[in-house]
Parts: sequence; C-alpha cells; structure tokens
Amino acid sequence: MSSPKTIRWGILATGGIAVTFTKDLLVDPSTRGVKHIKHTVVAAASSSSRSRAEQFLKETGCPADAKAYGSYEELVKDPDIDIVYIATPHSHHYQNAMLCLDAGKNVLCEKAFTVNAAQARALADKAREKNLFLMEAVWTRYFPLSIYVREQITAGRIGPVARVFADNSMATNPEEAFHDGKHRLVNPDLAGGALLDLGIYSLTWIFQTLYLTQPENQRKPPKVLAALKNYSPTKAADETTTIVLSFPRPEEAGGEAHAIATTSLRVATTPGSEAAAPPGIRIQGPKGEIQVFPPAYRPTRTKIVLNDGTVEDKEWPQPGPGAGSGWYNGFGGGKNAEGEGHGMFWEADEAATALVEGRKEGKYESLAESIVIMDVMDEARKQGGLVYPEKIETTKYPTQL
Ligand SMILES: NC(=O)C1=CN([C@@H]2O[C@H](COP(=O)(O)OP(=O)(O)OC[C@H]3O[C@@H](n4cnc5c(N)ncnc54)[C@H](OP(=O)(O)O)[C@@H]3O)[C@@H](O)[C@H]2O)C=CC1
Ligand SMILES: O=C1OC[C@@H](O)[C@H](O)[C@H]1O
Repeated sequence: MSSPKTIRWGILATGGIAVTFTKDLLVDPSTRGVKHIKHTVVAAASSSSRSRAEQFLKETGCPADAKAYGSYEELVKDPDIDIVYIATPHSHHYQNAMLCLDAGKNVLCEKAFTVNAAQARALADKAREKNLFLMEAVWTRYFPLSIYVREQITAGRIGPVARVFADNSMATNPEEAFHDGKHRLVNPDLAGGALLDLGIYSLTWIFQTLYLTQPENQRKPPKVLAALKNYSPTKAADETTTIVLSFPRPEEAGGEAHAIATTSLRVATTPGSEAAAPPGIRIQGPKGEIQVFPPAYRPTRTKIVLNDGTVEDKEWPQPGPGAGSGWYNGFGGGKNAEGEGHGMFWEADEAATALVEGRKEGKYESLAESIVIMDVMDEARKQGGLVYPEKIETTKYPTQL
C-alpha cells in the first residue's frame, strides 16, 4: 500500500466547535482504521486578533510551525493550505465560503450550510466554476452508525421506508441561558433559532434514510407543512419548529413516504437520564423499524425491531484515543466516554479522501441534497413567518456583516 497522503488544513474562526473539530482532526487516523490519509493543521485565523489565533493553535495542540492570522482574508491567501474548515455562525457561512472559494481554496463548511437555499446555490455554482471541493459539515452522516443504518435500509431489512419520526430538541432554559439575546442560538443577526441549529439534524435523519437511500433518479424534493413558534424575547428566532414532509416515490418503491421533523430549544428529546432515553429517531417500514437513540447529532446506540420478533441492539462508541474527555456542544458541553474520540474526524476523513480522489463533493451528501434541505428550511420559515435581517439573507458578495 502507498504511504498516506497528508492533507493540510486551515481553520477559519476559533470558537467552540473549531476547538473540538481541530482536536479531533489531530487524532491519528490509523486509530480508527483509516490508513490512506493523514491530517495536519498549517494555519488558523481569528477575526478578533492574531493572538487569539496563536492561543487557539496552542490550546488544540497544533504543530508548532502552524501560522496564526488575525484575519480570514490573510488565511485564504496562504498557499500551503489544501482545505479550509469554516466554523463561524451560520449567518457568516455564505460570505466566508465565498471568500475561500474566490481565493481558490477547497471548503468544508459547518452546518447549517447557509442561511437560505439561494446562498447554497450560489456557493455550489462558485465551487463548480472554480473546480473546487465544497461540502457541508454535517458530521453525523459520516459516522459508521449512519452508514450501518443506511445499509440496513437498502438491504430491505424493514422494507421500503414508509415513515420517519426525527427529533432533535434540547431544553436549554433559554431565558436563563441566553438572557441578553446575544447568543448565536437566539440572535437573529447570527441566524439564531432551533431550526437552523438543531432542526438540521432532524432533517438529516429524514433525508439520509428516505432520500439518500433512493436511486438518484428517484430522489424528489418533499412537500412541506410547517408550524413554527418564535422565541419571545427576540421574536426573530424560532424556539420550536415542527415540519411534516411528504416524499413522492414510485408505487413499486413503496409509494409516497411521510416524515415528521421536530426541534426545540424549550423541551428535550431526552428529559432526565440518558439511560432512559426514548429513540429520538424511528425509521419505519412494513417489516419493522430502526431506532436511533439521542442525541440525534451524535448517537451511539441503534435498535432494529422487526415484526417477526427480531430485536438487534447495537452500541457504537466513537473510537479512541480521543480528543480529550471534554467536548463542546454550542452552549455548555459534554463528556466523551472514557477513551472515546468525539467523532468529527469522520467528516474530515471524507473531505480529505475526496481531495485525494479528485472529487468535488462529499460522498454521503451532495451539494444538490444540501440545497434541497435548505429549500425545506426556507419553506418552513416562510410558512412560520421567520425572516432574518437582509444583510445575512442576501447573496450579494461581499457584504459587510
Ligand atoms: N457539528 C457540531 O456538532 C456543531 C456545529 N456547530 C456549528 O458551528 C458554527 C459555530 O458555532 P460555535 O462554535 O458554537 O460558535 P462560537 O460562537 O463558539 O464561535 C464562532 C466563532 O466565529 C467567529 N465569528 C466571526 N464573526 C462572528 C460574529 N459576528 N459573532 C460571533 N462569532 C463570530 C469567532 O471566531 P474568531 O473570533 O476567531 O474569528 C467565534 O469564536 C455554527 O454554524 C454551528 O451551527 C456548533 C456546535 C456544534
Ligand atoms: O451542531 C450542533 O450540535 C450540538 C448542539 O448542541 C449545537 O448547538 C449544534 O450547533
């Protein structure tokens, strides 16, 4: 076997998820059986200051010669970077990804990909024009657990998927946690709200089981019916959103399929102990169902329950040695089980593999699929009357945010 190819990353922004991702990136891929690539970080940039970028490089254990930049503009000019990971709030993804693509850089961009579908389309067009790789960083899609679930579906274990329930909700006690309205989860200037931040995972589970598992020529966008409740202090970020989806499908493939995506910052998928958690995701077919246990963004347990009495319970610990025991989840944090990594390395491996293979899109979520999902979120926001400030909804580039 030839020696592994090293992919050189630049990290754009130094907030919570940038720290978790970078620590994961620096875990040796061979510890999870990945032998054909390696990752290194050659630079990081902070829009706050160069010293913040320096501190970030130290905190995450990056190589001593990695460069620290005090602006994103300097980062994208660095000729030694193969791919940039964008870790700003969703409001900024469009402007930041355009900056990278314009400068000729491949991009892995955090979820939600953009604020709206028009921005996602414009990014996809720019990436194609420049012949660059572009992928939305929905890390959950790349977990071995997700690959297994999709394989069970395509192998016909539950028959054609007829219905999916998918919830990703967290009781955040928003008035206390986000009392000044500035936190990115409730701040309209940062495209705050449950839908774009958490609801994207409910939709991810629906799309990766009901849409991605279909032959490409049978993947049709769903009809959407949505109810959206605004978070009262800011009035312009959703607190709880519920979407009913109806996917057209040929009769021979099971006919129309339904799904319900729910998300909330007020109530939890798992009240109380994780051990007593109900399955937040249920994928149902005529022969039985596949259950996935919370949290929807980082599940570690599945259960197949079939009508014939079969029950298959499986645990999916993330491989070690891990990114450290503490991790960050947007408003607080959690702890990996002893010896576990966090799991963001799988999406990084896929992006690196695509670069090695010369692919311009991710294997498990094409740009077309990211755009259809953004279309669904646009429609839910339209039906619920949620509009963000024009400066973050616009496709005009550059726009000062
Ligand atoms: N995949 C996952 O599990 C998770 C993904 N995310 C996603 O990552 C993105 C970032 O979230 P998170 O890390 O929690 O956010 P943070 O607020 O912790 O960090 C965001 C960083 O973006 C930069 N930034 C640039 N402009 C602004 C601005 N106007 N306001 C705030 N920050 C700004 C700052 O870095 P600097 O000063 O260095 O430029 C800041 O530290 C979001 O899109 C979110 O959806 C978040 C949590 C988990
Ligand atoms: O992507 C995410 O996953 C975990 C959540 O806690 C966080 O808010 C979100 O951004």
